[in-house]
Amino acid sequence: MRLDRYISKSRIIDIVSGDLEGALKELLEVCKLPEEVGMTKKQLLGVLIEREQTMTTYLGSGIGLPHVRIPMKRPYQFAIGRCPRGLEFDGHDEYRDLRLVFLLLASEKEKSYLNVLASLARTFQEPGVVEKMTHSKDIIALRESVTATFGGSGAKQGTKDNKFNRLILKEAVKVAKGSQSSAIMVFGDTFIGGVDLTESFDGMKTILVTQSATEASFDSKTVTAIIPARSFGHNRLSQLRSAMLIGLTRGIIKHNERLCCVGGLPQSNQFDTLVVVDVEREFQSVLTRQTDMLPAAVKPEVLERVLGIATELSVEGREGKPVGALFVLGDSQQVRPHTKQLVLNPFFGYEEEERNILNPFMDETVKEFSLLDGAFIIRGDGVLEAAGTLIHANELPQQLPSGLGTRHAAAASISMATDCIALVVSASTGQVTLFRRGQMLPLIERNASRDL
Ligand SMILES: Nc1ncnc2c1ncn2[C@@H]1O[C@H](COP(=O)(O)OP(=O)(O)OP(=O)(O)O)[C@@H](O)[C@H]1O
Repeated sequence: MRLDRYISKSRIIDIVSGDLEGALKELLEVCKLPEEVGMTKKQLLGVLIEREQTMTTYLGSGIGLPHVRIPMKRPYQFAIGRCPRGLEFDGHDEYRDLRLVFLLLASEKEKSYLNVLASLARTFQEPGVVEKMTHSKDIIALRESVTATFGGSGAKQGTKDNKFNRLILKEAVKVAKGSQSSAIMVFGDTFIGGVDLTESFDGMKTILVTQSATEASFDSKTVTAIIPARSFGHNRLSQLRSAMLIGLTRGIIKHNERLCCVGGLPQSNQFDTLVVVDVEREFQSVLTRQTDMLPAAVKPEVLERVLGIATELSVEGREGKPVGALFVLGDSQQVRPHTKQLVLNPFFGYEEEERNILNPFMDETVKEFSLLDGAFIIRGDGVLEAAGTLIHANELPQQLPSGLGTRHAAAASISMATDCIALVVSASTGQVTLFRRGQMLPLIERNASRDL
């Protein structure tokens, strides 16, 4: 989602105040509150502060994202402030790490609200983006930097244009044509700062796989589609299966396609791997019909988000220790009869929008609750129904590999009993495994992710 259309340079300021309340006041001063809002700026400030007291909008990496929905005709309005010395707020330490505050006023009718928050959070995760904005030498440079970041022209393209990389890309076209592949899939995280795909592959469908994709940052003339998937460890093409899964559920690739994949070691600046894969053969066990991959009630972006969090849990663990988790994603009406709370449900009583997994503020919460025994139950639209839940479904597939314990068995059985996807992060191996209709599909291979 392009956000630059909602960002006006006149609403990008250097904050003078040393505390959050003062900073928000300065940001509201540059905003235009249309009549239909029915509130004064002072009242809106009160709402923002009250909300901050119940739930922080500190996103990490020096970014604050206070946001509020109001009755407003235009969909969004941003005001952005830089605060190089951090801010004070009720003695909380994290606000002292703030460097940029993105105030988002959103129309209460706007349906893409969670997508906007998610898109912002994704942009901030790109290496160097926050530093570039915070270190701009003056307000003019800051304004340029912010608008370039969200408008696309600020994206760095770091492909090393050496002879070997050029040769591999050239050969990829020959291999793709010779093998009758329908698309070339390029793994962009091979390069620090992203891959330069300004030249097309002789008219072939080109799919870019990267963990730091913002929709603004790639040339739609040469790149047919972008698949956001987390890379990890030191493995070549580690994102392959996750990327194929996301591609399938988003309709970017089809089950009968053959893909020519080009990649290398993450961040090595060197392509060194060329493989041809048949989607169907790779996903044989779980893919009976393409439309069947995703349960009817599940939105592709929700699966993508759960997959992202599962991968991060597998790679990073929690507090330096490996953790496991089980996510059950699908028709919660069907799932509920097979569940029982092991502890009081920590999501009970929160607004659905607050506890939607697409909301970037949920990432940390979900990772923290992964320490609880039991499963996460997630509705197809992303709403977290429960955590700390015991799954009890009786059906069990016949051949579950030996060595897999009760968490995997629970995932297999609930995926047989209901129309859902169950994703397991194994605490013992770090493997991330998807279960669908009792069939298992390892997405991150055993031990590939663990650096803990
Ligand atoms: N039926 C279940 N429903 C929900 N969670 C479960 C269920 N069974 C086990 N778990 C969770 O899985 C955890 C690990 O159990 P166990 O070691 O038997 O599973 P596992 O499949 O070997 O997983 P891992 O590879 O993570 O060790 C338990 O502590 C519990 O939190």
